Amino acid sequence: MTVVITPSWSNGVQKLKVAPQPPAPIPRGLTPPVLENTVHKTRCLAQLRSKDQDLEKYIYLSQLKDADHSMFYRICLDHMAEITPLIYTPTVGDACLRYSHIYRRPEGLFISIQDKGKVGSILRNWPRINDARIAVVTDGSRILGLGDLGVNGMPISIGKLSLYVAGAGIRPQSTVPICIDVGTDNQKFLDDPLYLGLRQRRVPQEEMHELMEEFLHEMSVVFPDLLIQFEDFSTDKAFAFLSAFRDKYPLFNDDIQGTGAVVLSGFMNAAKLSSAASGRPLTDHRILFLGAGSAGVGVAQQLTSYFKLLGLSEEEARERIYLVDSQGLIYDERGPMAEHKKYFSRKDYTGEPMKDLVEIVDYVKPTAILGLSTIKSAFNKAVVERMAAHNARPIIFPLSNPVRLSECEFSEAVEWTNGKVIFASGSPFPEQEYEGKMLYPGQGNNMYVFPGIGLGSILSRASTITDSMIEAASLGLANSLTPEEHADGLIYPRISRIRDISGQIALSVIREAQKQGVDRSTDLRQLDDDALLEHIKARMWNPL
Ligand SMILES: O=C([O-])CC(=O)C(=O)O
Ligand SMILES: [Mg+2]
Repeated sequence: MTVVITPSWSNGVQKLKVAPQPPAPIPRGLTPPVLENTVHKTRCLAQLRSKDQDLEKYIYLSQLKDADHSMFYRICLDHMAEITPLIYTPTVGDACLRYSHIYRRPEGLFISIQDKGKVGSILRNWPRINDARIAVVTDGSRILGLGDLGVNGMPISIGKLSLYVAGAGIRPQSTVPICIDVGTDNQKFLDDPLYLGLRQRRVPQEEMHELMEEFLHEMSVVFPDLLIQFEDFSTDKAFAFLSAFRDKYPLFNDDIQGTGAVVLSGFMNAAKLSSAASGRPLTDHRILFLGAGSAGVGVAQQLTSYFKLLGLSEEEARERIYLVDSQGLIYDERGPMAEHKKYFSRKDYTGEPMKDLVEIVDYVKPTAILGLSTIKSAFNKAVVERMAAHNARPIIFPLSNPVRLSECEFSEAVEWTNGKVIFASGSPFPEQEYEGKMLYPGQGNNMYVFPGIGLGSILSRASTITDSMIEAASLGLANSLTPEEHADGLIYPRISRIRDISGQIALSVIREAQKQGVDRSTDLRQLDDDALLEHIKARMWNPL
């Protein structure tokens, strides 16, 4: 039997009910005589599929999660490939854009700049303090590729946490979605009478930093067992907050480290396929990045590990990476540049600024081109054809989200490379048939790793999240492909196996935490790998 009725409004007054609640027994007569779980699942799926618009499906699923979270997660787990794009990227992008219009009930914590000085008392209002293990925190300043969405960024925290539950078996009641409201510079929202956030421009970074210091300190007091995932902070804040706080609290930045780890993993598998076709040594790959924001530079940093793991020095690894921003190829002589771009700035190019991407591709002759630019169609026919001209199997990763900001579509990349492309995108694309063969796009989205990183960090009670733990997650993912997935030419495992994958990643993360001595659950050190994996799986929450 399933519990379906949990009204969140009573007597015209909104009852503060933050989903999920433990199901209350329903007195006889208040549900239909026959409400059997498997049949009800069919009913829910039919209701979902009857809706034309993805945003309507999002709203339906959000209501289902509130009314019957077990059924919601059952459907997620059994139909991962269908449901993920609805509760997460790309539909969650639309949900954020429309959040102030589709809002129905509170689902997380809102901390605003007006709470400065009393953040602890706000946190203590959370109804499940002792259960809290993982918080996803955004300030809405760079939601996906959609820019500053202010408090409308909340659905991104909610969506990521739904994947923690579905993908890694974190208990629903352990998750805490958080949105920090320090204003928004989005004029459209400031003018929108329905906008749910503070109606003011963003406060200066210094003031926000003070709020973050207080917030993180109070979080560690109120929720001593909590891991924090920073999400979709604008580039400057993403780097600044990560480096300011990562040694003090258990936290990581999903866009810098999570995306970096996933792309490193996909790149390792892609480079093998590409080198097998070209005969080029694995150490000879050259990677061109379009986009030098937090995600672009984060991924570039992570990809230096690819070369270092093959035995190259840091300098040799760095030389194999080229960054392009809105002004073209990044090189020292171009003039002043943001701090986070300097490490990859080229010293070996001294000519005129090089802006045209086709020209840059012909100059660099990259084996791989990665897009984190949010410039739709930046990898146009000319660019992709030049990649195909330089490579037997070009690696093309348009990683910007959501779909409509993608640098190129899978069908285009297949056509323009005559089916030779090795492809991964941030948002999902359908598979393509080419000359009688089915070709599968990879999805280089951090959703593959953050659930496992979180699970491993929570179970080992890691005091800090080290770079090597993130790298271990990446290697764990790269090595998780089955022989059948290899045979299909995949570079990422199928998302339907997310629980297995998260288990493997958690194992790698825990082992690395132990090596680094940052684990506080030291009893796990005694378990061999089989026993540890069993322990991890046994701790995963399952819907009915
Ligand atoms: O949310 C996603 O799909 C991936 C991500 O972190 C981003 O694009 O910021
Ligand atoms: Mg993100």
